Amino acid sequence: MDKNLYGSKKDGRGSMKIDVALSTSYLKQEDIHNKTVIVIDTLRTGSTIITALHKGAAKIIPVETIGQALHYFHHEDTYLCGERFCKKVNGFDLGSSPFNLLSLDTHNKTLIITSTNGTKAILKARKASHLLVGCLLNAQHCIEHALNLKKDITLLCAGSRGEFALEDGLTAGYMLHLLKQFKENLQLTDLAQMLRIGYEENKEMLNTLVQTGSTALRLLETDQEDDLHYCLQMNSVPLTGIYQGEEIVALK
Ligand SMILES: O=C(O)[C@H](CS(=O)(=O)O)OP(=O)(O)O
Repeated sequence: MDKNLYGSKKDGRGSMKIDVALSTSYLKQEDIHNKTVIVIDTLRTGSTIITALHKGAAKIIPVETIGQALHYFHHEDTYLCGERFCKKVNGFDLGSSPFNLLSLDTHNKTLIITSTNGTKAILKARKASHLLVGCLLNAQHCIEHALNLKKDITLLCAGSRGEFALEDGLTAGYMLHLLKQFKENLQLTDLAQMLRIGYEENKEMLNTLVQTGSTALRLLETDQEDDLHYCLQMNSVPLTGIYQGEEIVALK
């Protein structure tokens, strides 16, 4: 790919700054203000949102609490999706399983989604200039769109219960690797460099490494292995989710 496709210092647009927040606990106001934020939640909310949009869902509305989701209970053409600590919320149509979503007719439907980490991260970053939803399924598409937006970029790893999660860090590392491939003169923070190097040094073992992380182990313990394999299908979905006016829609 031509490294100058998205502009460079030489064309007078200045160099973009790229930073990472390791989990929602580390996210500061300055990471959001006037930035494009990519919320990364590979296991599983990000992958669920991207899969739903790929299957023709009209929009996804992320909410923080189960109570807020129930507010939409009787709305037509709406599915309630949600999990707490990997388990489907009682009475909801779906948990946060992208694999189970594949057999649901989501065409033109609205999904209301609440999850342990992913929806919290999205809502915490919602004041960003642009908020994109990314995961391994759409990593390349997401990065190409983020570069087109021509703002400094924060990669926000949703993590797990406020802590860093390995699969989100490796996804961020892969996105940083792509950024460096697509554009010259980027300013990566030391942390961003570290994650990029971590990915590049281990890319042959990406799937194995993800499966050693605590989220993957929880999915295995709760017999949700199908999700794990599904979410590892790198760049299989050519779209990105963008948060606009309290809902996430497809950016193709
Ligand atoms: O159910 C999931 O996929 C995870 C649960 S856990 O807290 O990481 O165990 O939540 P998510 O909000 O999708 O990261």
